[in-house]
Amino acid sequence: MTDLSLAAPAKLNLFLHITGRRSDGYHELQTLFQLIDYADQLHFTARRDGEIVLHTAFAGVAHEDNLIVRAARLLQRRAGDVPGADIRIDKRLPMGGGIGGGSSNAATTLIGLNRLWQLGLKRGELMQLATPLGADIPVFIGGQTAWAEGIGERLTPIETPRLWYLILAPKCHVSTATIFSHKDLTRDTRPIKVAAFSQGGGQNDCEPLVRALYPEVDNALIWLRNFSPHARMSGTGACVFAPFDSESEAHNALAQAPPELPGFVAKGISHSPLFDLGSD
Ligand SMILES: C[C@@](CO)(OP(=O)(O)O)[C@H](O)COP(=O)(O)OP(=O)(O)OC[C@H]1O[C@@H](n2ccc(N)nc2=O)[C@H](O)[C@@H]1O
Ligand SMILES: Nc1ncnc2c1ncn2[C@@H]1O[C@H](COP(=O)(O)OP(=O)(O)O)[C@@H](O)[C@H]1O
Repeated sequence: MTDLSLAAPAKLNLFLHITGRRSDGYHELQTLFQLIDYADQLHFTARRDGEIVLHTAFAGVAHEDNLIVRAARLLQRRAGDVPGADIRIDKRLPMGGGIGGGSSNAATTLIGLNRLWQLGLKRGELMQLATPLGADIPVFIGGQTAWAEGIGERLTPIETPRLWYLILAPKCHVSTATIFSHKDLTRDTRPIKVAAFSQGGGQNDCEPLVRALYPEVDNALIWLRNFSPHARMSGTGACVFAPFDSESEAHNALAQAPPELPGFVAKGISHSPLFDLGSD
């Protein structure tokens, strides 16, 4: 019997500027993490023997490399003697899609096991613990749509217009590490203020490079721009998205998508279900 089931929602990067590079190789960036109501679902059950077992197999990802298992072990190391956990996941989010599936799974695991094991760690402590595992994890632990700086971990919650999004997942896998280490990546965008973004400024600095390397992403953006001039890539891709005022407009566009462009429609949300679970 499952003790706890929790969602792990996706994010869209409404814009993504790379403003510099730190001496450890990580990039300084500015982005707006828009949370959406499209999610994986994780199920946690306590064990008695201290083991962490993920029962759902992932193609191409070994058990110990899975961010769910790595997050659970991180918390276990921090907490010491814990009962262990059986974990299952209903996976919906495309992997390597730039919508943060792995990071969100890790965040939900930390919040879930913190509760299941009654550790009482604060949200800020979980965020700090998680940042070395993935720069994208803190925003999911926070559970709020946020403006982000630093390497993506310095977060300021922000209200965004209530919009629906059509997200398309071109059938290619883009490695974040490959894009961030590419010689042709733009790394010197000047920092902007929130007001400049609100007035329509901002772009995704990874987009030109990913479009040049992956024709599937290029074609997806060309197709989506028939419906919206604001279509953009999320993160380092491969997913692209466009905003719509209504759910029906987004579904109408999705219905016309060619077979090589699977996708889904999601609502932008200011708070995820995890927001109510962390303690500050
Ligand atoms: C680009 C973004 C934008 O939201 O999203 P995705 O496309 O991955 O979803 C994130 O910054 C990705 O965050 P995340 O996927 O957690 O990155 P990590 O696991 O920490 O790092 C993956 C790789 O990207 C590089 N990296 C990551 C973040 C950052 N600010 N600078 C970097 O140079 C790291 O050096 C590493 O080689
Ligand atoms: N639980 C997980 N969910 C998704 N991907 C994972 C997971 N654990 C490890 N990975 C690895 O992390 C990579 C990036 O995954 P994901 O977070 O979905 O994409 P992105 O970082 O582009 O948003 C995957 O290609 C996969 O190899």
